[in-house]
Amino acid sequence: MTASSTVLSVSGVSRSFSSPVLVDVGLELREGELVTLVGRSGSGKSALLALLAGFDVPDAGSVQVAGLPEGVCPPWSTMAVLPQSFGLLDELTLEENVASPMLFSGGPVADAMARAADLLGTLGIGKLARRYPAEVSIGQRQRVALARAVAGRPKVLLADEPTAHLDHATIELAVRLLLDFVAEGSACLIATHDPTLTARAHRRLELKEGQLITAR
Ligand SMILES: Nc1ncnc2c1ncn2[C@@H]1O[C@H](COP(=O)(O)OP(=O)(O)OP(=O)(O)O)[C@@H](O)[C@H]1O
Repeated sequence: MTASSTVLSVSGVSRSFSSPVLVDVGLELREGELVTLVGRSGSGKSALLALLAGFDVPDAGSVQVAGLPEGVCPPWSTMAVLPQSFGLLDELTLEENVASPMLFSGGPVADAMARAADLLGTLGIGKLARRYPAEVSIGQRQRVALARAVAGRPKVLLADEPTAHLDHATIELAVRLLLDFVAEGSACLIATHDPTLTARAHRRLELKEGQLITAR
């Protein structure tokens, strides 16, 4: 892949539940891009992320990730998903949670733990590394989930409201981490209501009445 190649390609995607939620949605995400996805509550942001992650199947259209055959659920090393509920593993410490994508893909333990410590430090929670998720605040858990999502340097990160529980100064840390992450050749699509995050994105998209448009 070249420095500006497409890592996520969506064409003609539609999805209805009791009524149409997504209608003929198209999207291309390229390496190096941080793209935000805004839209009113219930507009379909999470539904779209679920389709892109392979957690749901569109009624029509296609989703292709990093050159994988269509319909193949991408591995964590290719696509990371940061859900609103974080999905941390309660029985692992914070640093073990962050290291887990690298450990699961067979990387050296020392390297994985060093990167985990580095990422937790970058997000201001290095001193909490040995604690368990139940022993920290919701905003601290959210930072752990963000660190874990970028830890394995996936080609694509899909994040659902990743700054919802963070204060302004901590959002700045998160934005810098995300910009550094995409600068290394990944791409990030973030569903968000956060104006700070949206202002710093390379591109802004909006879901409106089922259609994906360029946001102002
Ligand atoms: N599995 C499902 N079954 C039925 N309806 C669903 C399902 N998932 C989503 N919906 C509906 O699709 C619409 C879009 O929901 P979605 O969660 O994608 O919105 P959102 O833009 O992420 O909202 P928010 O900003 O509140 O998180 C809503 O009307 C929701 O009720």
